[in-house]
Amino acid sequence: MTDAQQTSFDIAVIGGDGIGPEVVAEGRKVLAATGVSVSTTEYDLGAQRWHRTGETLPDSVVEELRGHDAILLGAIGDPSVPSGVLERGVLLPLRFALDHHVNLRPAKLYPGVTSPLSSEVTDKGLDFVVVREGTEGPYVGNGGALRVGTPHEVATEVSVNTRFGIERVVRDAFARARARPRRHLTLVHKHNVLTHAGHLWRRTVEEVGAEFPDVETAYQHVDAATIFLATDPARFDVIVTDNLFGDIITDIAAAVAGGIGLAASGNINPSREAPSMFEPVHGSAPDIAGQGAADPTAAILSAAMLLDHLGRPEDSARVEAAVAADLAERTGERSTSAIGDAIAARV
Ligand SMILES: NC(=O)c1ccc[n+]([C@@H]2O[C@H](COP(=O)([O-])OP(=O)(O)OC[C@H]3O[C@@H](n4cnc5c(N)ncnc54)[C@H](O)[C@@H]3O)[C@@H](O)[C@H]2O)c1
Ligand SMILES: CC(C)[C@H](C(=O)O)[C@@H](O)C(=O)O
Ligand SMILES: [Mg+2]
Repeated sequence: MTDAQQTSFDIAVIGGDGIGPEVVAEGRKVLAATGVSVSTTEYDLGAQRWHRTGETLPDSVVEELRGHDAILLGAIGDPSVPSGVLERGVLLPLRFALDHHVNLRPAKLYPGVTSPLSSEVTDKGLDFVVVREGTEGPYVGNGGALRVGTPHEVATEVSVNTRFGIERVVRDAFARARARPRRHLTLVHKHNVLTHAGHLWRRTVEEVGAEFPDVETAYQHVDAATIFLATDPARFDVIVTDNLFGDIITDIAAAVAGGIGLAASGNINPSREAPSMFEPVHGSAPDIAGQGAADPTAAILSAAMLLDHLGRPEDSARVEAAVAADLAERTGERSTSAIGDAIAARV
């Protein structure tokens, strides 16, 4: 969607539910502070629209979103709506329709940030990125329920794994590993039990890995990976994994890197045939919504990832540096907007 000469950008903003609009407002504030020429269009998607109109994601909105350079999203999901209606009706259709197959989730412990892990562990380093497949796995909605509500009810949720889908995300992950100093890639799966999908992932990593002889590869079953994320995260550089394992391990990754309020993500379509979408890893946090208590840092770092994706790495680095400086000096409680103001001022 963008080219090297492009100097102004058209961003779609979806605040969504709960703390989503609160944190996205701070992301916009910081984007504005960079001086990059950005025009924004807000899209009202989420619980309020559903209550008002019964709509989740009209096709016309998807078509409009396609015309933007990128999307900044807060969070989708609200306790006033049956579980899954918005997640399956708004968020996942966006990721699928725009072919966001690379769900990029960095985990980095910034100086001054407290991790629940001991300093003995974190001193060895905590700076890795999870490349989560974003369009397949058990997320595709392949399943159903029989004899619902009876003692004989059966439910299936079948994970779909295609060679095409795995190969493209694995190749992307290898390229990211090659661009990092350590050049190390870990496949996380569960091929001892999920043998059909697991062996396809493993073979694909072996085959694509032959094109990247300078990248060292490792494998970890997902259950063991959770142990190492909590005891020895320094062993990870780039992790590639499927959609569901990636969802779960990136919440653990966020927790060990200082908390879910700091974890950013990008739903990337590397072909640039459709806009990529940047959002915090966290959800709508109904327990703290409306209180100005949410940490907007994840949304602000997601805006930094957006700038990088749009070919503005220097502006992205300025935002990240402002966040790092703010994190290094954090003491006591501050409101969502006070954190946004402080970071915007540093930018
Ligand atoms: N990408 C998304 O839009 C997304 C991601 C995760 C969950 N969800 C949805 O959000 C809703 C709530 O989900 P959940 O409670 O499982 O997860 P959650 O991430 O919303 O909240 C988990 C915990 O983390 C805290 N938290 C989250 N973000 C925070 C922030 N920025 N600052 C401080 N604390 C923060 C919450 O207060 C809560 O205690 C559900 O409907 C879920 O489906 C959406
Ligand atoms: C809300 C849900 C659909 C989503 C996911 O599972 O991908 C969320 O947990 C996330 O991590 O972005
Ligand atoms: Mg999640």
